[in-house]
Amino acid sequence: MNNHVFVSKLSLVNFKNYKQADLSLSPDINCFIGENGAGKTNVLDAVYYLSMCKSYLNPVDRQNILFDASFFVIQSSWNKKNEVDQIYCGVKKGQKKVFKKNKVTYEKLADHIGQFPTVMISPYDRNLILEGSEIRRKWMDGIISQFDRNFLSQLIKYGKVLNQRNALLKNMSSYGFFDNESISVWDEQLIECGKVIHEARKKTIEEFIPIFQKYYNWLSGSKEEVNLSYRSQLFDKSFEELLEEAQSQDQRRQYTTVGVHKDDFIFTIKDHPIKKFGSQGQQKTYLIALKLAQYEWLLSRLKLKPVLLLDDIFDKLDNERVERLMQMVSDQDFGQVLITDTDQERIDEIFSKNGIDYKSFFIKDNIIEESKNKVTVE
Ligand SMILES: Nc1ncnc2c1ncn2[C@@H]1O[C@H](COP(=O)(O)OP(=O)(O)OP(=O)(O)O)[C@@H](O)[C@H]1O
Repeated sequence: MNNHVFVSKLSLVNFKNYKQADLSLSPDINCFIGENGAGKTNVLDAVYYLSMCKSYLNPVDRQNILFDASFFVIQSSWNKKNEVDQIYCGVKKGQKKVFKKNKVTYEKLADHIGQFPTVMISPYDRNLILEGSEIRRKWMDGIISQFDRNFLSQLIKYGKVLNQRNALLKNMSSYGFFDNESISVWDEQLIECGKVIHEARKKTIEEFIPIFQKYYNWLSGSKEEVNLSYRSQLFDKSFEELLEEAQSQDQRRQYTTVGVHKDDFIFTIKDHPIKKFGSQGQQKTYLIALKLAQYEWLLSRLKLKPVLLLDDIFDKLDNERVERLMQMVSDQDFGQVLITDTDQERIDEIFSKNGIDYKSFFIKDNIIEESKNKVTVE
């Protein structure tokens, strides 16, 4: 239990569809049951907020305030290594987001990230497959940032330097005069941060791949071969060379065309892009395997079991895959689990089959009703 992180109390005020909600959560499995749009995902998102300082679903903080209200507050008790920490998140329209641990406000939100880890598996993950490279970079960077503070600060710095360099290129273009010396001032910093980012992504993905494949094979019964790879211009040439060669191109386009901001992660099934050649079920299995690998990875780095947030997990998976997943979740490999479903009977059936205890919450009309711990008997 010593590496088990869990939320014991959660209180929401004006968060999305909830005017007020107070919950006591089980350290093990918690099920949130309700119709479509009832607000099940929003509860999981509140827990994600407390972990990562932002919503999983809506990056604009103020849009997570209850319609017509002016602020939201999420308060919570997190148990970790036999200690309890109070985590507070407050968002008020027009003001800076406030995060506190045990009543002390964080100066930098980055200091909080990684302390109370969570992994969300959600239908929105499909954007990782369907959308452009930015979302995949953010996903990988989010994983690394949770345990590598230097990486996070280099990443933030890289973003700032890149913006400055791009602004300078634009500016010079409007004057029709390019001063390479001024640009090279930014290049030095870009190269320094870029190399750290590249090395961290490379190392992480190398270690991540076998874990990911293990989960995919487990979920699919080793039915199909999948892979994951890291694509970066920095594999071909040094960052210095890339920038030098791209000089006239950057001037023409008025932005930086080479660097780790162009990196991507390639998802394949039987050596073909899963986006085009994977079925919906295969894509979902792929995403779940990625996230379970993320879980194991964080556990090995942080020596803490993250809270697992399983949103709408059953959709598009065949019964065999659902069974395997639930078996894994129930096998105590994971710590606290929050799971959503529209179907109480399905939840009952899955857990009772395996003799698993869980706590249910029913959501209707923006009210969360807590039931007693459900003890299933075989
Ligand atoms: N800022 C907000 N203020 C009030 N309500 C909001 C806000 N943002 C989202 N909602 C409401 O939250 C609801 C969606 O909640 P959520 O996504 O948690 O539902 P769900 O129970 O997970 O549904 P599904 O089963 O369809 O996945 C919608 O009714 C939406 O209008």
